[in-house]
Amino acid sequence: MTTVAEHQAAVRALAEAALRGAAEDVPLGAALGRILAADVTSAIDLPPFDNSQMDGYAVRAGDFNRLSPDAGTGPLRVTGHIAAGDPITAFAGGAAAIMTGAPLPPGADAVVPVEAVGGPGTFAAVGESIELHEPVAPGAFVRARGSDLAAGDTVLSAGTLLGPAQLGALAASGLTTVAVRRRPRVLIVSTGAELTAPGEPLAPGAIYDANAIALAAAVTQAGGTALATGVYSDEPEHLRVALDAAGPVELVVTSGGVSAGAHEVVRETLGPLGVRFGSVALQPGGPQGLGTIDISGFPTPVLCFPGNPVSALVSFELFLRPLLRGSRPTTHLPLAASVESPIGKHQVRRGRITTDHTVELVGGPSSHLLAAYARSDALVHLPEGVAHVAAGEPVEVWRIDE
Ligand SMILES: Nc1nc2c(c(=O)[nH]1)N[C@H]1C(S)=C(S)[C@@H](COP(=O)(O)OP(=O)(O)OC[C@H]3O[C@@H](n4cnc5c(N)ncnc54)[C@H](O)[C@@H]3O)O[C@H]1N2
Ligand code: MOO
Repeated sequence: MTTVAEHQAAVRALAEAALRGAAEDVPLGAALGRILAADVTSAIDLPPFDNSQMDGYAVRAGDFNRLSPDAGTGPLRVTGHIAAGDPITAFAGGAAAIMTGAPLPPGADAVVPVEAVGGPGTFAAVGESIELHEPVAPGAFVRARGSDLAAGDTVLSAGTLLGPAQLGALAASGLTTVAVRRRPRVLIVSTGAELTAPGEPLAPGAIYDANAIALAAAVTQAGGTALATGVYSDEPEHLRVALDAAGPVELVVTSGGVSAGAHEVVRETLGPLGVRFGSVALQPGGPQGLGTIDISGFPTPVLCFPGNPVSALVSFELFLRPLLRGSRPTTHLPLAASVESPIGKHQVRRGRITTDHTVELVGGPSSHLLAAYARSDALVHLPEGVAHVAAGEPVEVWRIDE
């Protein structure tokens, strides 16, 4: 029996290169959720020029500080009015009314918020005077050129997942397109003679196929392109035909047909092609297969997950998602109630994070409890070697509610 870590390493060695994918340029508006293919540097400083952080007056700090604190600045003549978007113009001395985001005139070195002089929105006209009574520090309320990012600096590194802030930072650097990794195409094949497509009448002894949609959704959420198909049969010939009909993909994931029964269609079809089947010390998700098969003339990695729906999804979380999207957010939380776990296996339980920051288990350990999984927002890890965890003891928790 292999350990979870060993199987994770084997899956990585098998599929990582195929899943990484070539780069493609996409418009920023289409890049949400994509993974950056290369480091991006900014061609410009951010901000591109010194500018005001407040609506107020641009001044020279020294004009105040030269005088005694009691005297303040004395009257400062208002010499300009600068709005955001105005061109950069030299400071003419005194005080220049300046708006948030407007360029600081070279020669001024601080901004006094308008509230310190009059009311909000009440500005003295050019030619009038204002008086300041509090000292002004050089640099006060000035956003210095390049203080967020200098030209030539890396905005984001290759491998970054592009979310709202990342896309905003790229746009602020003036980019319109970005090089992202191609979405890997993943063919999902659920197998089993008992399966029926949702929407069809359910014959006695049959069940609806939950894994095709669940695994396809998991792949999509993790940034891949899922192509799902059902081979609702235990005949190797039917699976072979389905695989032969598939177009090129970066990975095949099967569910079902891998354990010790008399009709294990995946094992019987792919075993002779060199796919290895074995047991991982994981529950649920024990029976696993992996190898390389020919799809549309290309050697293509294949992962064979067990058919129980919770086993299939847990297999995805432990073995495939890390390659597509990286690790889930991980935390350690006290367990709400004590639990037993098989000492020789890494058990993954489904749980819910409570408002008092503990984690409570949802449903039992069995791998058919998909509805309980659906009410969960966390996976709870009880590693190999652990037989009992007392209430209040911390456990590793992955958040799955993204
Ligand atoms: N004698 C043994 N029996 C079993 C063992 C074992 O070691 N010795 N392992 C058990 C474990 S653990 C698992 S997990 C399952 C794995 O079985 P398979 O991968 O061969 O999967 P199936 O037999 O095809 O299905 C298992 C279970 O899941 C249901 N299923 C399958 N596909 C779907 C689907 N797409 N949607 C919803 N439900 C699905 C299927 O009807 C079965 O109930 O083997 C145990 N047995
Ligand atoms: O290893 Mo199986 O996945 O528990 O039911």
